[in-house]
Amino acid sequence: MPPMVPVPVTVLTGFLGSGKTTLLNRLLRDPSVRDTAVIVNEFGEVGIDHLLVETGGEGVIELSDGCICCTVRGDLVDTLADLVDRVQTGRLAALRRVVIETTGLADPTPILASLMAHPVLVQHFSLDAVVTLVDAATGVATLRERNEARRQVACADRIVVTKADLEPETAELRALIARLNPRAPVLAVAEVGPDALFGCGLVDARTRQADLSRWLGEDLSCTHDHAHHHHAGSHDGHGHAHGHAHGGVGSFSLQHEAPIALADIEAFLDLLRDRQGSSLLRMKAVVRLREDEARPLVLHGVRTYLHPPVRLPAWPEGVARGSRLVLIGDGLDETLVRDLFAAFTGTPVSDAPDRAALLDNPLALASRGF
Ligand SMILES: Nc1nc2c(ncn2[C@@H]2O[C@H](COP(=O)(O)OP(=O)(O)OP(=O)(O)O)[C@@H](O)[C@H]2O)c(=O)[nH]1
Repeated sequence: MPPMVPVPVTVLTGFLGSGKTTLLNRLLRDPSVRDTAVIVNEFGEVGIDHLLVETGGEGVIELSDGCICCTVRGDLVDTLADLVDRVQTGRLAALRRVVIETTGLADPTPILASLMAHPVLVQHFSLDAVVTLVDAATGVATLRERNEARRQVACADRIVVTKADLEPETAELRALIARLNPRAPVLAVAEVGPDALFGCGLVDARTRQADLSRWLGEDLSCTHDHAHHHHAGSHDGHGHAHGHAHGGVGSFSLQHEAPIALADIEAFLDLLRDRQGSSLLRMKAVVRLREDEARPLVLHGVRTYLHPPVRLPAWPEGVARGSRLVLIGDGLDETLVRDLFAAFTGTPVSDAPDRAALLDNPLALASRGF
């Protein structure tokens, strides 16, 4: 049986779309980062991240039904306990570290509490650090508007600013971060390698303990509203949809099996941003393109910013070749978004303008509140 040296755990957090998966993928390619278990949790009922985290399957554990910080908290404990079991029974090589990639809406404090207060887990795992990503392009607006984002920054041991290549980090963003967390070093993502993130240790273990008790004292349970709503089936008739509400934030997915023309998906996204941009927080999509069905198109939107699309070389094994879009927003009008999507994917929906009518007059949905 391997000696009981606690395995360091890094909690990688940051608001929706801040670049967690991108950074993790880059770090995991470094040979020094072998024997790392990655626990991925995402918000939205149709898991897309597990398609995009490149560890070759075995190491990725997706907790798909909610956030680690709230509904999946029990599962996080079970997952970590299962890792211990797999290592002890020789089914998994001894782990050097665990990385938990939280959802962009996770409040990290309950996760820290699970790790630091659980009588069995503390024997096997030790919290290495909380690393919080802040997106330079949308960070100021996000930190102003979203309590989850502020809490993520407040409890970080390391802060990593991403996307400064898109928009240079402003003094305003620096000041906001410093006000929320004057202790944690702030690094630019370009200068971050495994050494800067792993094994960096807590900023101050004593302060963290104090902070943690203060945060938990404030709010022992998750700050979010745990309401879940289920739909019997999606409006487009292409599979099951399960909405997930997180405070005022909700998510739903759109699915379509048949290939979609690039021009149609572009037109859909243009109208989506135009009509629902102020409610949109995040969009992730894997699209089966009519022009090239073998290579799925991956799209990422963060608020109204649409990142350059990426083509995967092939569909990952065991994954159905259909398009999936996950939308996360605060006050998104699901019915209208579904109607719009149906119009561009040629799925008939009664009572909604069709594709031709929308292209002819994009305001055709205006009368319905778009
Ligand atoms: N230009 C630029 N794009 C970036 C950078 N980091 C991430 N991105 C892009 O931002 C988009 C979102 O990145 P992800 O890594 O999926 O973000 P995430 O934090 O994992 O997103 P969630 O899982 O929704 O919380 C993708 O299109 C990335 O390619 C960066 O430093 N510069």
